[in-house]
Amino acid sequence: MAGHEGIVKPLGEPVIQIRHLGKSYVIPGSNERITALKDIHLASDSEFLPIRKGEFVILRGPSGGGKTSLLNILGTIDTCSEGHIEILDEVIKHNANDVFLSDLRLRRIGFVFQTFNLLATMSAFENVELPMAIAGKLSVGERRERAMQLLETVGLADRLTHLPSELSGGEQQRATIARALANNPDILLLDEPTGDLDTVNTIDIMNLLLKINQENQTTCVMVTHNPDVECYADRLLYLQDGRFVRQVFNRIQTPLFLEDYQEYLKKRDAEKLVS
Ligand SMILES: Nc1ncnc2c1ncn2[C@@H]1O[C@H](COP(=O)(O)OP(=O)(O)OP(=O)(O)O)[C@@H](O)[C@H]1O
Repeated sequence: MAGHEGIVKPLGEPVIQIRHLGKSYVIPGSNERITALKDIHLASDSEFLPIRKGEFVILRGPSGGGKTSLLNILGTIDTCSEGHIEILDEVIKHNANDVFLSDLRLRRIGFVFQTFNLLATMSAFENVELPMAIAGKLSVGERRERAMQLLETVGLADRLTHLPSELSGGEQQRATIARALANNPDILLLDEPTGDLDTVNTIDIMNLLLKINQENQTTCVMVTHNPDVECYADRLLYLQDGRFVRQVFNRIQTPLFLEDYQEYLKKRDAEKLVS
């Protein structure tokens, strides 16, 4: 099995390790449990190696395989039933303290979901400024400057005062990414970030994520059903029936080019019609 050494890009120290993790859900009103994850082990003594600083990992696999369950546990918005995770040297078990977890989330982890989750009554600027106000580390002036910079980075400098309802889907997702970056997280967790977007916006968002990943060394873990964006990852991890079944390392992350991709999609659709 190939190790990280096949990847051309330099990666940092391990930032996510998972040890013998299991997750089951209790079905409300019954004694039954659904097992979503079984003995997930991502560590240096495993075929599935730890996720390292600056790595871009895409989680793939069939529906119901456990991708979102795993992402939610990594993001500490859900807890595991067995085993533990190690995020940035913090060991997190099922009984971790809520205050500790919310502080870890606020300071070190950014989330981007398929549905954009912006606060509807706040402008793009206010949405991006909010996590910094909650963290309380920056002065009002500093956080305003940072919010402006982030919105500029994601190409929304001319949309600062727009409410989410006044932004397109692609623009809302860009604002969500700016908000997720507000407190300069080490790790960005993304659940189907392009799931609601058309081809143009999918490429736009993926190129933006690639830039953030490569320029800031932000570790990205992304769930997607879209095989066409696998080329953006350093590593693909496949989950099926609650287990890792396969991993593939990409030597180089390769962005898609809109015109080539549209041409490819046209050909693919034409071939489907013929067959
Ligand atoms: N809150 C929950 N309560 C009960 N069962 C759940 C819950 N969340 C997920 N499950 C179950 O856990 C299993 C894994 O679900 P999960 O959403 O993690 O898979 P997934 O790979 O993300 O699927 P998809 O690709 O369809 O989003 C499924 O059988 C699902 O029905």
